[in-house]
Amino acid sequence: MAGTTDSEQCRILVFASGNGSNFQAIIDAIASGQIPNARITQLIVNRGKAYATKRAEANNIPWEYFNLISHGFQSKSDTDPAKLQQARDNYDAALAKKILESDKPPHLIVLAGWMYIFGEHFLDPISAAGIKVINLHPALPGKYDGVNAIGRAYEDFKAGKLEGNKTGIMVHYVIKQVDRGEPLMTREIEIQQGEELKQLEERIHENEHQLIVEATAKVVKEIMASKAQ
Ligand SMILES: Nc1nc2c(c(=O)[nH]1)N[C@@H](CN(C=O)c1ccc(C(=O)N[C@@H](CCC(=O)O)C(=O)O)cc1)CN2
Ligand SMILES: NCC(=O)N[C@@H]1O[C@H](COP(=O)([O-])[O-])[C@@H](O)[C@H]1O
Repeated sequence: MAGTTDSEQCRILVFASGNGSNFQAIIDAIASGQIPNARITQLIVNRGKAYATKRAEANNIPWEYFNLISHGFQSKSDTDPAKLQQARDNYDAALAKKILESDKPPHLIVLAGWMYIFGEHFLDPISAAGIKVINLHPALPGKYDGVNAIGRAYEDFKAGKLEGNKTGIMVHYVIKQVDRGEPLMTREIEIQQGEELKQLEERIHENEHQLIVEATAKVVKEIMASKAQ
């Protein structure tokens, strides 16, 4: 952002696996000043065809493809649980090392549609370095952990089992237990009678684009305040 030197800026590393519309929301919010004193230093994807990479290129943000199988940590034929876990541990450790050995490590990692569960070999060294990790999830705390959260909430709504016909979204700090880290921001979203899943998904994504920006701005402000002390 104009007026701040590189050392005065919060360095953000974004992880994505798909379309990257939330990544784009952060790009746009930094450009507009809605997230001040910050810059995205890099995008990391684990799917080579992720459209998020096109968004990075269009905004001159470096990106890297780093995949569990393509980069040799796991073989497609592996089935032994111990080998699979070792592969994930090695991938996690290599990814953490890559980040920590960069000449300008991030202050903040944002998981914006990152579809891979991190283990302690990633989370522990990143935490030890004082780097915060936040994640966007399309459900309320303690509801619909994991993938396809919107679809599962919608199915419960159709079955009359969704309390108050309400689901929601959250940004939370990332811990080993998936989607169980401390919530940073949440927003309830009521499913309307007669609403189709696609309509709900569109409404949820619109709300996510706002929440991920508000939550990132909040954490950036906290990081910058602590740096100033
Ligand atoms: N340790 C943590 N890692 C991650 C968290 C977290 O809270 N703790 N959040 C996720 C994001 N996420 C939900 O918000 C999520 C993403 C992916 C999965 C999952 O089951 N992944 C599978 C692969 C699925 C696939 O490739 O389609 C896996 O990793 O084996 C669950 C939750 C990001 N990481
Ligand atoms: N469990 C994690 C999860 O489901 N994340 C979800 O992936 C989508 C990414 O969209 P995007 O690629 O357009 O930003 C978002 O809906 C996000 O909440």
